[in-house]
Amino acid sequence: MNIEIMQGDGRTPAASDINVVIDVIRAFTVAHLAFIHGVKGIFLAATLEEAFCLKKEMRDLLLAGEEKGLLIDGFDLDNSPARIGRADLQGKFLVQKTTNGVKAALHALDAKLVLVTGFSNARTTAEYIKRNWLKSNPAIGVNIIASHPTGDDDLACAEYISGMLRETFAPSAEETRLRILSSEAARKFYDPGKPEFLPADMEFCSTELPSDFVMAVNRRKGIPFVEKVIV
Ligand SMILES: O=C(O)[C@H](CS(=O)(=O)O)OP(=O)(O)O
Ligand SMILES: [Mg+2]
Repeated sequence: MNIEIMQGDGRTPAASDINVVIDVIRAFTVAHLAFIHGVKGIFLAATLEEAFCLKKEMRDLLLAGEEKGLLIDGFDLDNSPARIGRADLQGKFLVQKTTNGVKAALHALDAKLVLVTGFSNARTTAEYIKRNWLKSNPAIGVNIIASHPTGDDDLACAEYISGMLRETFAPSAEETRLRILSSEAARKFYDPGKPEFLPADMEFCSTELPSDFVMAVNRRKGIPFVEKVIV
């Protein structure tokens, strides 16, 4: 098995069998919770124009995401895992547009399997790869893309997944959780001068939440589309 960890959202990874794109704070933690709360699928939009166009074509879509971490004018939901859990999402479809996670995923579509995850579903994602791909092909290539260009939250999670795939189990879940909470991206959530950023979001982003699915990126209507794959 050849595992490459890379950091940043603007590069196209080298060809590989599997690309795993990580965004812990907050996009793919939001996506994981959205599926747990009944969302049927998530379109990934590169631009605001694309997101609004999709909404015009498919009226029952909810637009979710952020610019500079904040709710976008005309969007239904921001990028908060705590708030997404309070919305009525049963049977709905989302469009996500975010700064790092969505951008990195859109650069990483060229692989046999593309998965996205935060820390909350990292273990399930690693176990899925081991069981369904590594067992039958131990020489497989896996890129793990930590979408934040400089911060440690996604890198910590990428190393956590790599450790599970290699069966070194280092760093541990607890070490990874602490790195997420002390990362640069987590800081604004604890700033009393920024009440729009909820400390509760960091709880969601740093807690493992076992689920029976991984999040795979395929295409629907030609558009990158995240769907649940039951493990
Ligand atoms: O980097 C960003 O601005 C966001 C993170 S957050 O909403 O400010 O937490 O984008 P993301 O793609 O979720 O990393
Ligand atoms: Mg992020």
